[in-house]
Amino acid sequence: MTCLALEASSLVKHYRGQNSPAVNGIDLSLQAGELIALLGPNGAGKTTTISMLSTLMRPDSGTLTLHGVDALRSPQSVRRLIGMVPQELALYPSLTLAENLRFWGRLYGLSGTHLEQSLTASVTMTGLEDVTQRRIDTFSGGMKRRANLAAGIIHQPQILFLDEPTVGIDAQSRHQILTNLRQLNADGMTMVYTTHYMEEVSQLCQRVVVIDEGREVVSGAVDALMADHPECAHLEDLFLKLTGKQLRD
Ligand SMILES: Nc1ncnc2c1ncn2[C@@H]1O[C@H](COP(=O)(O)OP(=O)(O)OP(=O)(O)O)[C@@H](O)[C@H]1O
Repeated sequence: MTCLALEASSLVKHYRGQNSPAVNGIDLSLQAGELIALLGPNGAGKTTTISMLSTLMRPDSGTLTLHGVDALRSPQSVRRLIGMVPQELALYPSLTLAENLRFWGRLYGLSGTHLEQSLTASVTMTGLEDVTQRRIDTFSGGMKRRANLAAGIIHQPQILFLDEPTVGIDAQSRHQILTNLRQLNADGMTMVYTTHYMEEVSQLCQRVVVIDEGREVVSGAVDALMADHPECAHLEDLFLKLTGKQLRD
């Protein structure tokens, strides 16, 4: 029997003071090595979903299994498997890149030679090997995003969650990040990522899950979804048709 990398069922999260749940019954399954995009208009519930999938936030109800382990009952035992690249930078601006990465590496239990080798691998992968001794607050926006990715992969997680990893950066850094994600995925890393950029999705993802108002609207392979809707010339048109909304406000 093959074990799924991720299996989530009926996830619900209702923030206090809000009229309706941010996430209202999301189901999701990923085979090991799959790369999927979680899409939805602003406020659809993407960040809340990815926060629950990565065990950062506990759902009000539902189940979550990562590589066969009940992640709600034993979050500590699955955290080593998980990498997170959050929308907000997870880096200390006054520390150098190497200091930041050592901090994250140690949190994941790395030390000594293994930590230094992992640091080298993550900065090489993200093209930052020449700037490890520079403080983060001297980096461009694109370099910060790449450093954020380096921090998320320092412990070579099996499942990587990325919340808008390419938002607001220059074309070169975006290209580099997409190339990195493709390489990591080709090497076997399972990935769930959110984005507003449809052209990325067509290039990168095997499957998309579109959510709106905390529920799944549609999911499937990009090609199959487009074939089901021949009236839509682009994924962007399909998205608008399915949700009645633009990807951005
Ligand atoms: N900490 C919070 N407290 C209360 N409400 C919240 C909180 N975080 C998110 N929300 C609300 O929950 C809903 C879903 O938000 P979420 O950030 O998950 O959506 P999103 O799809 O990631 O949006 P965006 O594309 O704008 O990042 C929104 O209505 C948002 O205002």
